[in-house]
Amino acid sequence: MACRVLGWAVPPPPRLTRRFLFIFTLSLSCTYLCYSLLFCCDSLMQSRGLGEHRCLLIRNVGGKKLLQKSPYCSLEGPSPSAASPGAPALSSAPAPAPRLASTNHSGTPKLGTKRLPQAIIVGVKKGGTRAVLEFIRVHPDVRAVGTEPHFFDRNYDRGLDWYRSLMPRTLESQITMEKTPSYFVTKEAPRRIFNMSRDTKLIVVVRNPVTRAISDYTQTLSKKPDIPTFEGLSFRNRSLGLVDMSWNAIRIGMYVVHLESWLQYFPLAQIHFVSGERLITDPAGEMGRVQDFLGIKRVITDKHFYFNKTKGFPCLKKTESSILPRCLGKSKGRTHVQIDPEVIDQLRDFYRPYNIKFYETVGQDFRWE
Ligand SMILES: Nc1ncnc2c1ncn2[C@@H]1O[C@H](COP(=O)(O)OS(=O)(=O)O)[C@@H](OP(=O)(O)O)[C@H]1O
Repeated sequence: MACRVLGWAVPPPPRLTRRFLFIFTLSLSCTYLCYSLLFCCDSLMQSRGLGEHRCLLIRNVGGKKLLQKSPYCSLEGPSPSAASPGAPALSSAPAPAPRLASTNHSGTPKLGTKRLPQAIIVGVKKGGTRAVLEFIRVHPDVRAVGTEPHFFDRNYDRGLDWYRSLMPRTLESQITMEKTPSYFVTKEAPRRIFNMSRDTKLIVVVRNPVTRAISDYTQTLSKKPDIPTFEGLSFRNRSLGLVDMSWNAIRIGMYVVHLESWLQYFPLAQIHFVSGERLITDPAGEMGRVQDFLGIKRVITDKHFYFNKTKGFPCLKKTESSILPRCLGKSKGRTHVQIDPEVIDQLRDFYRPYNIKFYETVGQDFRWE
């Protein structure tokens, strides 16, 4: 049989066959023994090195391919913070963290720590805040909450622990961010954010206040088709040119008025203004300045964007979670309702002094005239 296996044409003498069979069986047994020993050692090494293997994974998930061991790998944090709800802490130091690389139900490691945001996009509504958030979160050093937490306006009573629990886990090198555009016009927001951390970096996306108001109105109209006309809502007395400053859509655009409240708590250098117009015409340029302001490397460049002709806006070639191109949703970049050009002129006149004062205060001309 061995002859057949080995393909010999002429069978060898029987004594030789026996000897060969003996040697063949012996070598097979040795091979099996060596293999078993090697496999066993390998398994042992793997199980010892698992922690380290995870550490390397941690670094990759953070988006940075760092090969040195992370100090996180061997750390286990104490129990969660016992701060009472509704009593915001005075600093943004990370909460006494749960395990840094604990596992979830599926056994996947949960990486990093939930931290309070170090940078917040505080406004303005319809300025282009979603675009800035979606663009900046492509950066490996930034992690952000997708939804608007509305902590400093609607949910403040829930306390900082609740707020922190909404945040994504981050590595120490990463910046946590959120965006809630209504903060900019919330009187208490500057003080509350200051109380959380006086070092919080603030980003305000501003846009021509007339266009912003129309955008705002277009959005409301899409939800409540029965509201009065834009022209009707804009004025207390149209023939006298009395603009209704109590209407939110108008009030939000009086940027300098709201900015005063922020400047009582934060120096101007801690507030970065993004031009909503340039964000559309030159997203890479605007995002370059945002990255500089955040003190992170200029990773997001023009290579990340393409102009989508159908959408009529710049879109991302890939996102934080996908390698596929993505534009913002349907509610971003909507066709605005047609407004009487005379009303637009009246509103432009109304906003002019506010705009000029705003340019002077921030030291930038946004060219809205
Ligand atoms: N890249 C890109 N794609 C789509 N839309 C873009 C983009 N960049 C800026 N914008 C402008 O963002 C406007 C919506 O602003 P916000 O995201 O701040 O709106 S919201 O306050 O969160 O509802 C939205 O306003 P409308 O055009 O009125 O819909 C857009 O003009």
